[in-house]
Amino acid sequence: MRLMLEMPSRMAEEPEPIIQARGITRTFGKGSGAVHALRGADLSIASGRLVALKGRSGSGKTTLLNMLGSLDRPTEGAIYFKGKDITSWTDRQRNELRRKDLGLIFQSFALVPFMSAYENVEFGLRIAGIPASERRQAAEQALEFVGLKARMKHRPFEMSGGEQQRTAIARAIAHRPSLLLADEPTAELDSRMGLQVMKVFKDLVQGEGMTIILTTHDPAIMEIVDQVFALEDGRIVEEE
Ligand SMILES: Nc1ncnc2c1ncn2[C@@H]1O[C@H](COP(=O)(O)OP(=O)(O)OP(=O)(O)O)[C@@H](O)[C@H]1O
Repeated sequence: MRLMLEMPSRMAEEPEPIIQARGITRTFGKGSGAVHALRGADLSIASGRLVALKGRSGSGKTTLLNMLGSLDRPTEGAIYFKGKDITSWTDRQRNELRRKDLGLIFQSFALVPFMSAYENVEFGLRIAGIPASERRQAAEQALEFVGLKARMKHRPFEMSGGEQQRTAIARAIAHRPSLLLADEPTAELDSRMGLQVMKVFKDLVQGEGMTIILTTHDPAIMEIVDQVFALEDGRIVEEE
């Protein structure tokens, strides 16, 4: 399956950043109760990479991922998606960006329990505004890509954790986003299933040119990815 047929092949050795964060702060609450979740985070991620954000619990990983996914706005600073400052965009423009260009995956899969794998993916496409005539093929291709075509009639409780997470990945990629964001996508999986999920991510990056940013605590996953950013107290402190 070719998910990104329309994307130009990467020619330059140093690909353009798909997303950049500049001086991001995010403060929750006010006064003495204020929590400074991000305190000036800077980040630049090249297109076509598999990237991990690591850091202790509370270091700001999820908060930063939410900013990159335009689910939340920074208190200060700017996020650039393909060179455009999306922080200044209206909610409508940001919704459009999420529907078209971004895919989101959460730790807990967030599948609809009474829907089959196919229906979950198809439902995601409906929400993304994909016309009915295109949904079946797109949903089946995405499920095939994650190795679940044979199980697409199964509902979440009839699948393993790894299969459920791969269904969530299929849902997140079926509309062909250029950037996939995943918050601790392997945290609830055993190591074998976690590796299956990472293999799907590698295939998406290498075969389809997608960019993937995930958060993780798992050293085994940091070994697999192309680049690791470490967060400490709301700032990026190192890059490997
Ligand atoms: N909506 C919120 N309101 C108040 N404080 C928040 C909110 N969201 C996050 N925080 C706080 O901001 C800080 C950073 O949280 P965040 O969830 O980004 O950390 P994390 O690195 O993802 O942690 P974990 O690894 O445990 O998921 C924490 O102190 C958290 O309690």
